[in-house]
Amino acid sequence: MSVTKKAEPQAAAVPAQATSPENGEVLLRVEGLVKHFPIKKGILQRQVAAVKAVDGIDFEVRKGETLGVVGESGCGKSTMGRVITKLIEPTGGKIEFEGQDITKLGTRGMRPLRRDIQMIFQDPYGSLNPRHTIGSIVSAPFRLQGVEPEGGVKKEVQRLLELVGLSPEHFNRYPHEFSGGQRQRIGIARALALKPKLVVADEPVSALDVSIQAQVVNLMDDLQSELGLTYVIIAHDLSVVRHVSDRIAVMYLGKIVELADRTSLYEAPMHPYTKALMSAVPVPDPTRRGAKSERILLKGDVPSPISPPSGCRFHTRCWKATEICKTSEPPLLQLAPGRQVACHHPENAEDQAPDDTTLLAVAKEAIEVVTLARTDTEPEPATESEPDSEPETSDVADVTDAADETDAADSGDAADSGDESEVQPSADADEPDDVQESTDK
Ligand SMILES: Nc1ncnc2c1ncn2[C@@H]1O[C@H](COP(=O)(O)OP(=O)(O)OP(=O)(O)O)[C@@H](O)[C@H]1O
Repeated sequence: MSVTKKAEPQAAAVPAQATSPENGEVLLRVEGLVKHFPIKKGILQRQVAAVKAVDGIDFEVRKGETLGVVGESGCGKSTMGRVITKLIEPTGGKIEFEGQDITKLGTRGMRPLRRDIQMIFQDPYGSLNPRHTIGSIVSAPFRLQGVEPEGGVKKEVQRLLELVGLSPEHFNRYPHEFSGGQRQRIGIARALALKPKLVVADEPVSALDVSIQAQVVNLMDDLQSELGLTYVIIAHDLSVVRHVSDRIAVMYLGKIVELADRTSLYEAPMHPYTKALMSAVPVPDPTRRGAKSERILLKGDVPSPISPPSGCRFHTRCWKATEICKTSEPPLLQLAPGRQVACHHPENAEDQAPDDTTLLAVAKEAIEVVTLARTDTEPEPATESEPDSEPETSDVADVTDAADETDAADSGDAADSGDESEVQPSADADEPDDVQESTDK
């Protein structure tokens, strides 16, 4: 991650690559990970189907790196985040942390590892208990783990508050006294209390004002360098992760369709889905004011994860789909150094099924290409309000407008209702009291 990248003009499209721990030691290894949510019916509650939220994914996270995970709403990113932090149990596959197989560890087995694996949640309003003081919230991990920091809990919590840019005086205040950005800082302080090795951040800034987003992302970036953290950052579009990730995994309907280092992904996306997602990210660039860019609008809804399309799951929305895409699932292959792609007809790479050239009927209708004038300016960083002032309103439209249009097609997710009353779990799963019900899904 790099702090200053967002201020640079991005005319050359790709921000400079962060120093990537390319061949670094693997911290987390995931193999064939599956999470299916059963759908039960009748008096006997027999399973009649399953939501295939995560359906066989493999990846590694190396020490000190930031892995960005992107994809449209409902593609399984949050589920993946919850499974790898063991807030929910996987249906299949293997999770290794520092070489230890943690797949089957229960609450007790995971307890010592809770120090090392933490999660930051999307909703800074819903994830802090309004009845608890900031001091109590941030010190919860110490209580749960029975850890007595040097100098005492209060002193350590105050140090953490300072670390995340808040005042130690805020110790006795309550969450409602803080703005969204400040609450997210409190969530970050809580996640960092036990000096974790891996932090999984699920849409950490998407509920925040666009100007505050940059501040929180920069804070996470600074903390990474300072504390040697490893991040998995989940986001629904590429505008957040483009500045901070060393590598990016693109998910579609429970699968990883492309996994590449950031520079390669931005310079030459290989999976058509990545290309479509990338075209939806406005590139703020004052030097190209008024210039035109092409945008691929995917038509149709994301299919249901209950019965995903055969073959390549993206074939029903892909403008390159041929017969093989319908019948045979493309494996995630290394098509270039550091780049894995699951596609029969990738962009910017050798065709994996060159003999199959007849487009499916659906392919001809799959996209609309629109030419847009470029958006120009990056928003001015705003100063966060003091605790007593009004929380900032959430207006992320500037950056995410374009992506949201694509997301507007996402509503066809038959299983979404399952999320509505979900309680946002805490990585300190033993103390659900600090966690509020989330309605942001
Ligand atoms: N507890 C659950 N029970 C049933 N289905 C679920 C549950 N949690 C998630 N799902 C379903 O799994 C699929 C993947 O959801 P998930 O939240 O992981 O996607 P996502 O990519 O993170 O989307 P978003 O960006 O909207 O959070 C969705 O269809 C969702 O409705």
